[in-house]
Amino acid sequence: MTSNKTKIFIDGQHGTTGLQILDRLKDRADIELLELPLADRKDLGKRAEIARASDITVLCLPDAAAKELVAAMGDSDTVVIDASTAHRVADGWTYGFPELAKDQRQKLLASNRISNPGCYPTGAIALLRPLIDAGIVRADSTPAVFGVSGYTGGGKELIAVHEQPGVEPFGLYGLELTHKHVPEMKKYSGLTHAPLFVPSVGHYAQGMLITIPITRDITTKQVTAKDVHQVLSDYYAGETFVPVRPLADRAWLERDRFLRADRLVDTNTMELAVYGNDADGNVLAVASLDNLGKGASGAAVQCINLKTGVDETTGLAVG
Ligand SMILES: NC(=O)C1=CN([C@@H]2O[C@H](COP(=O)(O)OP(=O)(O)OC[C@H]3O[C@@H](n4cnc5c(N)ncnc54)[C@H](OP(=O)(O)O)[C@@H]3O)[C@@H](O)[C@H]2O)C=CC1
Ligand SMILES: CC(=O)N[C@@H](CCC(=O)OP(=O)(O)O)C(=O)O
Repeated sequence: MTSNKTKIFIDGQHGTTGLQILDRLKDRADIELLELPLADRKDLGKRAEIARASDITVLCLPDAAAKELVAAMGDSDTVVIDASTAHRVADGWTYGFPELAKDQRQKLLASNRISNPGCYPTGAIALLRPLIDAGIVRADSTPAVFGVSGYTGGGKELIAVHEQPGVEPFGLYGLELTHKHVPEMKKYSGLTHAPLFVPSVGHYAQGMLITIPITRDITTKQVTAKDVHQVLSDYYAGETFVPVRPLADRAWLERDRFLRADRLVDTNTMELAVYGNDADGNVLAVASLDNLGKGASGAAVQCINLKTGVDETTGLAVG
């Protein structure tokens, strides 16, 4: 008897992102997980064979390993969801961010090559795209994007570093201003010029914040925090995973002052918020998410749900 379960292969299932996807899928009655013996996990021929036999293959691999697997799969009609950076701005791939635009879900439904956003771009694009589409931020401006991530964002290698004593409590990196996330931030925000992006890592495991100043040097006209908040609220109205906090919200601040970077850990939710000082004409837009949730594994499961026709938010059968 053939099963009508969706066959899913997670290539890299023992890594940080892969394990979390596995965890989210392992008890699902509608899914059959295909696995390779541990010893074969880097055997390209066997990986390609099981990937071709699957309905959906999720790549949780370094870029080079993702590219080699995709090449080895040829024109297989298996749906590939790539969590790596390898195909995010590549032709023939659809960006796995259902909330990106009104027609994005249709595009994803029609595509069998899906490239999921990087964790920092998920926040940056979510903030910039609506403001550029609304004509508030100039498409030819250079927004400054600052991000802080927990160390799981750097996968097994960075986790091992942070498990040693003496590691820096907080560090800026990407100071060459050529971080691998810049091309996708530019493309999907609708910018004609690369944004200035500075990431950082804190000595905590999971969760991230992305902040973008919406200052007069990047806007088309004088705007208030209320204007920015309205655009974001309208854009994401009805989107379960992208709630917009009330304008200048203080309710989510720790001790009425501190926005924790780890508040959405283990969820697929990304919260957006807007603060401002109207007297000076300065506005700050903020995104809060889990780098391993909406920034990686949660986003992959959301795309799996979309492709398999179950409820995107619960993974349960619709109707
Ligand atoms: N961590 C995060 O927050 C995010 C990660 N991503 C992306 O997801 C991908 C996976 O990242 P992450 O899970 O953090 O990384 P990890 O280093 O934790 O895991 C990578 C996995 O890939 C396996 N692997 C490495 N080379 C090969 C190969 N040639 N063939 C098969 N398997 C291989 C590793 O196996 P082994 O350990 O045995 O070598 C490991 O299980 C990366 O592209 C990353 O950039 C995307 C968004 C966020
Ligand atoms: C904290 C940390 O090191 N983060 C990673 C990005 C994590 C991520 O989103 O990776 P991909 O774009 O490869 O999918 C980095 O900056 O390289």
